[in-house]
Amino acid sequence: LIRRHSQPNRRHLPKHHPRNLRPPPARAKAPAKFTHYSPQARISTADAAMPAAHSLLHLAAPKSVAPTSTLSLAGAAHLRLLPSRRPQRLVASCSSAHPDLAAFPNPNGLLVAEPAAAAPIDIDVATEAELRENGSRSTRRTKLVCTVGPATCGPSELEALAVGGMNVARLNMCHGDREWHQKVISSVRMLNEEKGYAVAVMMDTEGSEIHMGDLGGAPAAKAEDGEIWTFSVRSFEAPLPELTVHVNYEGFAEDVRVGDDLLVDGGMARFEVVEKLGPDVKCRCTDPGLLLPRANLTFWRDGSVVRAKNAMLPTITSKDWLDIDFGIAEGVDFIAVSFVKSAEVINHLKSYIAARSRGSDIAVIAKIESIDSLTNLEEIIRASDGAMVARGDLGAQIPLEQVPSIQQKIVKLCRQLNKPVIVASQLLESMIEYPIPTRAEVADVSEAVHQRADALMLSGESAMGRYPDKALIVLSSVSLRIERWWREEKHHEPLELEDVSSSFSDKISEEICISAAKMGKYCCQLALSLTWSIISNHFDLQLTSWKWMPFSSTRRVAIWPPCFHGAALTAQSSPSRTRRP
Ligand SMILES: Nc1ncnc2c1ncn2[C@@H]1O[C@H](COP(=O)(O)OP(=O)(O)OP(=O)(O)O)[C@@H](O)[C@H]1O
Ligand SMILES: CC(=O)C(=O)O
Repeated sequence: LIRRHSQPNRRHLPKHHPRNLRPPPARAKAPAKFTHYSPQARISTADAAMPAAHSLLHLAAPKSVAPTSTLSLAGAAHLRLLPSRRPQRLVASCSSAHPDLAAFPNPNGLLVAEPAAAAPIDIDVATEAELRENGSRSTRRTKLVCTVGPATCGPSELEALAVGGMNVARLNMCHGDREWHQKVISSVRMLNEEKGYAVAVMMDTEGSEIHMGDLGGAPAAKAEDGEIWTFSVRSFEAPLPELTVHVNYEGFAEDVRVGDDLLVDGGMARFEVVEKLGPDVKCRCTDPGLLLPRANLTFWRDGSVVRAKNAMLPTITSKDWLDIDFGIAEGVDFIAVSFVKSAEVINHLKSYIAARSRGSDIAVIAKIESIDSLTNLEEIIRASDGAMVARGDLGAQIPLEQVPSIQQKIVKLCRQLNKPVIVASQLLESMIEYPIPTRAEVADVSEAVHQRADALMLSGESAMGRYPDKALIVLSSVSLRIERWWREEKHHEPLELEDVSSSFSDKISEEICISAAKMGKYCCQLALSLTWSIISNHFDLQLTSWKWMPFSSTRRVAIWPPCFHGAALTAQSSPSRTRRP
């Protein structure tokens, strides 16, 4: 079920609002367009005109409509808007069994509003014709995660991202202090509460990454070919001595050897270790490049990343535990754990969250970005609520040419294990500087969508880039296009559904769904809808990879869809509903 946003006048939109980035559409000719952000409206099941009361409702209504006012839909049909417990949400019941509704081809009961009632929207839209043709398939399934940083931390910038389709705001605890993060979380919550968005918050732990210090406040430093730099575990007062950087890992000088290659940010600059002097390591620059504050450091020997004492560093450091306490107190929706090595750490964190916050539904996302996480991939993903292919650090630990196949493997495994997966890092890296992406970047985004990743993530593009809104538009439009292309390709193929269930009880549900899907494809969609409504009433399912599943209206689902591909479903988890095989 859908919450509809009123579309403010262009004049009142924030400066970066996508509608301000392009000329206004020609209103006279434009077909009615609709959008949705979250499954919040509810229709009375008592009404015979609503064949699937749990289903998606595309409702073009002003957001600030008064309770109990009447909304005219599709000519003469009416929806009466009822007061809801959550004031920003629309709760509607159909007041008349209008033939338009009964005759509407989509069994999910999609409604369309008169063109006049719907202001044109450029993002996340479906035309009336598309809705009639495709139903809920007109909407983007691939979710979008944006890292919030200095370029996007203000309320108006965050709103511009929400308008552009951001489903999850990511806070990287490597950067900024807790006060800064707290302000961002408050702004996101405010957007949700006051303006009706459904943006989730993901906190990303720093982990025990080896990285450089802050460069004494300088925004960057340039390393030139042949220069000798000192990498030291000593702390320095700002300004730093010339050609010197601080390294956060105490054991650094012990772990490296003369002759090792030292890579900054996976190769943005490269050094060769030439001498060790106590806590200082002297390195010659062999590939010149820009050093950014807190850039990641890896050292390589004989073609492999060195795993010495650094391999024993804890996944969750003492600082991370404090950040996690902060995240629990702030009620973040996801905690992404960096440099996960095994399933134990995920289980430990889940128990910790459960003990700290009874009934909490904070989801734990495992970031796959190290050799250890690849070694124990399946057990880690099974233990987690989702995974992130963190290609930035992953590409610094394994040869770059292996990253695409590893990404494909992780996405496939997540789909098999029925866990949502985010593909992250450098999707549109050039858009940090330029207003359009490279063709290769568009191809990369397309590939991730084609693999059916549940979500795509912007990092520097949204955190500190010059064009965060445009980058989001690119992700959104490429996702929509590739999803449609894929559907068209699939349309004529026989229906082949991969097994996604991991337990006997899920297998039974899956078989029912597969039968329903086949009926839905070859016979009639109504069967699918009805079958699904029966299933959803009897099983506690969470099938993320299945495109046709409608949203349900539990809180968990209100939060979960931000990270799920398509319409994820979690059946009501009320105590009265027991899980049955
Ligand atoms: N909260 C923040 N405050 C300041 N700068 C930030 C913040 N978040 C992100 N950035 C900037 O955006 C860049 C990209 O963000 P991102 O979260 O990808 O960081 P990262 O340092 O690459 O870490 P990770 O490997 O965990 O992704 C960072 O290098 C940093 O310059
Ligand atoms: C996102 C992240 O942490 C990475 O790509 O390394």
